[in-house]
Amino acid sequence: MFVLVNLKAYPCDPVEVATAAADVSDDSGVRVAVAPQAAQIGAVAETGVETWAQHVSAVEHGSHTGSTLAEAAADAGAVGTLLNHSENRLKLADIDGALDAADRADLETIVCANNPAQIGAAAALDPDGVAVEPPELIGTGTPVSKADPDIVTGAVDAAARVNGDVDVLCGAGISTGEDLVSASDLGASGVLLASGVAKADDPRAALEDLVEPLL
Ligand SMILES: O=C[C@H](O)COP(=O)(O)O
Repeated sequence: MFVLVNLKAYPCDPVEVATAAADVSDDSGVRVAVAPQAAQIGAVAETGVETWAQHVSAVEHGSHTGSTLAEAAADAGAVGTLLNHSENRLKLADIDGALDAADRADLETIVCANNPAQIGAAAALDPDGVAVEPPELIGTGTPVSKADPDIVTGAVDAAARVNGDVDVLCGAGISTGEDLVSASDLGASGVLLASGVAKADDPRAALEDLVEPLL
């Protein structure tokens, strides 16, 4: 299972979380990555943790003030990027362009989507992975794998019908090892989570709890 921790714009210490994630990944053998704010990619990457951007723009080098250039994210240490997160939705053409940008910069890609139909559309654009997240469950602590398991199995089926190579993650409300196991049982190959780690009093303990059933 792939555990991708999105720090969003939460007021956590990204280096502390990243250091804990690197240690937990090393100790457990579970793939754990952290997606900090763009300005913190370099500091997070220095911890040795697998580092992802939260977004890259559908632009090349040029006059694009305020954009997140894929090459700059990669130069700072990112090895992958989320796209089309529920909190940063993109037009279809911009998802496609951002995938091209990520490809140029050699970044792995995960395109987020709300439901199985959108997952099918996202998978057709040939990212490395897709992540299904019902927006109404994001940040609630109620795991999608329990509250809406059909969304996860539907996303796995929708992706497989369109593109057999794409990994399917699920997210929203995931915070425990039990949630991780449920997601795996539903066919997901990873989880995308945020508040369960970024807002935890002890992010290291939260990460240890997450991977514990996989040990
Ligand atoms: O990117 C992460 C997702 O939006 C899930 O957020 P959450 O774990 O706080 O529900």
